[in-house]
Amino acid sequence: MIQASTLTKWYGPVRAVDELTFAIPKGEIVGFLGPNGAGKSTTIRMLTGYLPPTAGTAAIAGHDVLTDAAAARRQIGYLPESTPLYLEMRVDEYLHYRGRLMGMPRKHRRDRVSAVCDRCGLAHNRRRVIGQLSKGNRQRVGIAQALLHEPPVLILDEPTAGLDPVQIGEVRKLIDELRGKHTVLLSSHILPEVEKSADRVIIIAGGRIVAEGTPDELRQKVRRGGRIIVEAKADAKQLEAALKQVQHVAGVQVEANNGWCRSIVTPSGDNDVREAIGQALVQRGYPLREMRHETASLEAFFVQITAEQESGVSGQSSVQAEG
Ligand SMILES: Nc1ncnc2c1ncn2[C@@H]1O[C@H](COP(=O)(O)OP(=O)(O)OP(=O)(O)O)[C@@H](O)[C@H]1O
Repeated sequence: MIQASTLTKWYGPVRAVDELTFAIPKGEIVGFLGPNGAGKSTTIRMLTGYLPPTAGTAAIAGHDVLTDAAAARRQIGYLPESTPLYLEMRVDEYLHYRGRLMGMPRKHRRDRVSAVCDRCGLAHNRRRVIGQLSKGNRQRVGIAQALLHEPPVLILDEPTAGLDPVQIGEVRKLIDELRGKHTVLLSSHILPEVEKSADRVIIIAGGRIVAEGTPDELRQKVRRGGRIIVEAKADAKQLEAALKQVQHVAGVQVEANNGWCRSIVTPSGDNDVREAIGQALVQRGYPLREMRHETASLEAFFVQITAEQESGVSGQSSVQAEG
């Protein structure tokens, strides 16, 4: 339903989006995540036809966003990062105005304005002036205008930015209700906000995809990494040497405390080194008090991979979750 192929955007010397390729099938809700400046808004503006790509192509429901722009746009409901609402207008006036701009006939427009007000929890506020609404309700108006022409694709740029936790929960609930009826691309720089709603997450940093998968796949990826905490009774130096000899151990830190040593072991890649550590300790006769696998949260994983990408440590494919 949404297809991007080697989509690239340069702003003068700045490469904001770098050969982005992804496909979002019909009915899927996809979280588009990345830190500030990652290239999310630029990508979204190219997908919605507001910004021409420097290279690459994008298509919505098979319509190229450049060569078949009008047809592509008809398929999309778009909530920009800052919705250009007319603050002096009443909610229903504004929605009628948007419907007129889209060429909707009056009767159909009336039905659709009522339907989106109901859908977005605005029925009791539809005669209120937009400028007097809370930020959360203004965001509902933005989503209502995006839904007005019943587009199969919804593109929401940071829909929860600037909202309080209660309002974030309400917007999330609204997005959940769109499940199955629309294909949704939802951008955010905060992982927990999209983790619950999204069927799949695409994480970008520096204009490139650095990880992609369902939230569960990404969580599994995190579980396979992590560190092993080992507490054993041994001489610190000897223990460190023994642990370093274990296959697939990339790093060891040992701290001695009252005859016991607490070690933090970092495995290389996805390797599970616990069994080999156990054997190494038994062979040397070191009493073991504790061994546990400490995993990072998905949030920490997100922070780590986006930071790595920005400092040029990680390659693009190294953190792709298996599909
Ligand atoms: N009009 C512009 N001219 C020059 N550089 C730009 C322009 N718009 C964005 N950029 C740069 O392109 C990069 C990507 O910006 P973009 O706004 O797409 O990121 P983002 O992920 O949406 O970030 P944010 O969450 O802060 O909006 C950044 O380095 C930004 O400074």
